[in-house]
Amino acid sequence: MAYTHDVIVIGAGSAGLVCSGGCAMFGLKPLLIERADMGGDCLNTGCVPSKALISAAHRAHDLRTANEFGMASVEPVVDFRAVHAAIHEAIKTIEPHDSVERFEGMGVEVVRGDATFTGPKSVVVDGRTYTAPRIVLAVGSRAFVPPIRGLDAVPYLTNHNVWDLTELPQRLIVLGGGPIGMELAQSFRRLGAQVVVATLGRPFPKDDADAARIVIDRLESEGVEIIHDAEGDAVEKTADGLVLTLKDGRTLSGTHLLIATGREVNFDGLGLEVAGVAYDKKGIQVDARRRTSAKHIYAIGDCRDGPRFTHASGYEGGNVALEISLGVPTKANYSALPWVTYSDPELAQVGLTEEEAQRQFGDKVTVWREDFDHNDRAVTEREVTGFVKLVKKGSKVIGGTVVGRGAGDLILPIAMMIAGKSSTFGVASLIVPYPNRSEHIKAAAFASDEAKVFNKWSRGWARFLAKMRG
Ligand SMILES: Cc1cc2nc3c(=O)[nH]c(=O)nc-3n(C[C@H](O)[C@H](O)[C@H](O)COP(=O)(O)OP(=O)(O)OC[C@H]3O[C@@H](n4cnc5c(N)ncnc54)[C@H](O)[C@@H]3O)c2cc1C
Ligand SMILES: NC(=O)c1ccc[n+]([C@@H]2O[C@H](COP(=O)([O-])OP(=O)(O)OC[C@H]3O[C@@H](n4cnc5c(N)ncnc54)[C@H](O)[C@@H]3O)[C@@H](O)[C@H]2O)c1
Repeated sequence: MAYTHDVIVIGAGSAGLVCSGGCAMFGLKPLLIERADMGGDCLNTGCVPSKALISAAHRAHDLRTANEFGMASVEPVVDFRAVHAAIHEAIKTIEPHDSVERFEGMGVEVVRGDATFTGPKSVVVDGRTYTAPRIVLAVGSRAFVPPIRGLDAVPYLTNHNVWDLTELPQRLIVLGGGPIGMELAQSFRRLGAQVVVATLGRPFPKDDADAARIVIDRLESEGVEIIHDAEGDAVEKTADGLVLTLKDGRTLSGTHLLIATGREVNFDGLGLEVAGVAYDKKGIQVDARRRTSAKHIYAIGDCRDGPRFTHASGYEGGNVALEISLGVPTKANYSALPWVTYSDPELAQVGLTEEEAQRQFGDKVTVWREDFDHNDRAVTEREVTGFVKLVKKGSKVIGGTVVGRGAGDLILPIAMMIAGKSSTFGVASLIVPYPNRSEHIKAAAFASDEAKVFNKWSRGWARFLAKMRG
C-alpha cells in the first residue's frame, strides 16, 4: 500500500509536538493534525498561564511582606486586566516555539482540523484522507466536571476559561485540592480574592503527607480557607454569585466557582472503534511502549491512562519517535518521574513517597530528612520552611520529596539517584556551592551513608594510624 505519510500524529500538544518533531529530525515524513491551538493545554490553558499567574501573585506577596527586610509593606493595588494581559503575553512569547511555521521548518506537514479514523491506517480531515503505517494519538484530556446538581444552570470556571477573567473574583470557591486547585487558590488569594477550597480527602492526595501539610498550613496562614473531606452536591445561582452545597450539608457562597477535580478523556468524533483502539474512562489502554490494542497505533501523553504532566508527554513523545523512526523498542519507565506543584513553598516529589514506600516495603525502608531551618541560605532569605526527604530501601534511593523555596529545581539529583545515574555516595562526595539549598540534598545523601563512613572499622583504623604516628 502506498501511504501519504510515514507517520500521522494527532494532537499538537506537548506529546504530539515532540513526537512529530522527533520523527522529522530522523528524516521521516510526518503529518501533524491539530484542531485547536498549537501547543495544546500546556501553552494555552495549563502550565504557561498558571505559572504566569503564580508569578504575578508572588510579586503581590513580596510587596505585602517587604517589612521582613525593613521596607514598608504595602497592600498591592491589583489591576487584574493587566495581570490578564501579562498572562497572555507569556503565552504569545512562547507561541512561536510551538508554531506551525517552526514545525513545518523542521519537516513536519501540519494540517488544521478534526481528525477522524476511517480505517486502522487512515484518517480524514475536512474530507481529505491521509494514510500511514504508524499513527500516534496525542489528543490530550479535558477538565473532569463531577455531577453536581444545578451546575448546568450556573456559569463556572475550569482551566479552560479561567484565563479569560479580566476582573479579579471577589470570592472564589475552588472545588478540588490537587495541583490546579491549590496553585490557583494561593495565586488568587495573593492577588486579593477571598478563596475557599473544598476537596475530597486532603489536598495533594498524591504527595508526601508531611510536605503537603506544610503547603496547606502556608495557604491557610495567607487566608485561604481549606475544607477537607468535602464533596460538591448542588449549586444554585444567587443575586451576587452562587451557593455550593456540600454532601454533608455545609454551604459555601462565592462570586465564582472553579472546578479543578481532575481530568477526563474525550474521544468523540475520533472514531477509535474503527481503528480498533481500546479505552476506558481513565484513558486509552497502552503497554509500556505506549502501543494501544492496535499495535501500529500509539497513545502518548494525557490521553492514555498514566501520569499527566508536560514532561511525561514530552518523554513519551521522544520515546515513540525513537521507536517509530529507528525501530528501537522504548519502554516508559516512571520509577524516577518527578513532579512539582508551583505553590509557595514549592512541593516536589520523585519516585515513591514515604507512605507508598512503607506500604510496599515495610521496615526495609529508611527515611532521611534535612530541614531548611538549618540551611544558611534559607536563614539569610528568612524562608526556612520545608525540608528534603530521601526514602531508601537498603542502599537504594526509591523516593524523594523536597518542599520549600525552589524545590522544583532541587529535585533532579534525587531523580538521578533513583534512576541509578548517581548514588547517595556520589552526591555526598560532590562539592556544592555555598550558600545553597542544594547543600541539603548532599546532607541528606550523606546522612543516609554516615553509618557506613564512620563505622567501627574506619574509626579503629584512624585510631591505629594516630597511634603509629605518635
Ligand atoms: C492549569 C494546569 C496547569 C498545569 N501545570 C503543569 C505544570 O506546571 N507542569 C506540568 O508538567 N504539567 C502541567 N499541567 C499538565 C499539562 O498541561 C498536560 O499534562 C500536558 O499539556 C498534556 O499534553 P498532551 O500533549 O498530552 O495533551 P494536550 O496538550 O491536551 O494536547 C492535545 C491536543 O490534541 C488536540 N486534539 C484532540 N483531539 C483531536 C482531534 N480529533 N483532531 C485533531 N486534534 C485533536 C487538542 O486540540 C490538543 O491541542 C497543567 C495542566 C493544567 C490544566
Ligand atoms: N504543577 C504541575 O505539575 C501541575 C499543575 C496543575 C495541573 N497538573 C496536572 O493536571 C492534572 C489535573 O490537575 P487537578 O488538580 O485538576 O487534578 P488531580 O486529580 O491531581 O486533583 C483533583 C483533586 O480534586 C479532588 N476531587 C475530585 N473529585 C472531587 C469532588 N467531586 N469534590 C471535591 N473534590 C474532588 C481530588 O480528591 C483531588 O484532590 C493532573 O494530572 C496534574 O498532574 C500539574
